Amino acid sequence: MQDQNVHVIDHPLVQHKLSLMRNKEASTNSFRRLLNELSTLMAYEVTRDVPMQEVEIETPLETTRTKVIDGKKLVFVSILRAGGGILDGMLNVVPGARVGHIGLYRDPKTLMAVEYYFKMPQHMADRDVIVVDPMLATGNSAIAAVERLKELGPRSIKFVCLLTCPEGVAAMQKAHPDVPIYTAAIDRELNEHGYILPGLGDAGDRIFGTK
Ligand SMILES: O=P(O)(O)OC[C@H]1O[C@H](OP(=O)(O)OP(=O)(O)O)[C@H](O)[C@@H]1O
Ligand SMILES: O=c1cc[nH]c(=O)[nH]1
Ligand SMILES: [Mg+2]
Repeated sequence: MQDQNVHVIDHPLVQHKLSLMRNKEASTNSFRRLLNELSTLMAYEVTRDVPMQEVEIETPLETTRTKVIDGKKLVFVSILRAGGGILDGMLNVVPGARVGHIGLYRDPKTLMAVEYYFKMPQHMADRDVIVVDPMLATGNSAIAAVERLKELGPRSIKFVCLLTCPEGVAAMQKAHPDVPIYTAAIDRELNEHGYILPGLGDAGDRIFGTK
């Protein structure tokens, strides 16, 4: 599946690290390190078209005009808990970005997203938002997060995950066709508990070592 609103980042470095993360024998330490590295690589693609501004600087030889990203206009929004793993990797390359958090967990019975926290920078109408969460499974969490963000009217919204599946992509595109999805892979399917197959298991538990 590849249409103009779904970007599968199939660079060999990304795919290699994702394969290592899928291995159930990967330690918490290596899972977290790989997610950090992978997210830094994904940031390269996701920020490809961010607005730039011209500034004047002095090189050791003369004054020149050159371009920089206005990091303050970019907001990374992390869906807790697991989004923190991608957030850290992205901040490695855009350290000036603003950061928002949405706390969501999936009700294990209904698989609906339950919100427990919401904190955004001010003046969201002037900002470009990149929402991050390693997993887009049923899509319920991502859809709920984007719905909440749209209430604040940001200039643009993108969604970045590590892994998704056809069901998650379809749900997200139906609810938010204007939000591009960036992912390292679209896996085969969801199981009856809403887990991605073959997947990598529970991302939050693997990042934080909670199981
Ligand atoms: O597309 P969905 O079906 O909504 O599933 C994806 C969500 O599930 C995971 O979070 P989880 O609810 O396990 O919370 P956690 O990050 O606190 O572990 C994951 O990080 C996503 O937020
Ligand atoms: O496979 C899945 C689905 C939802 N959340 C996860 O962490 N993993
Ligand atoms: Mg979890």
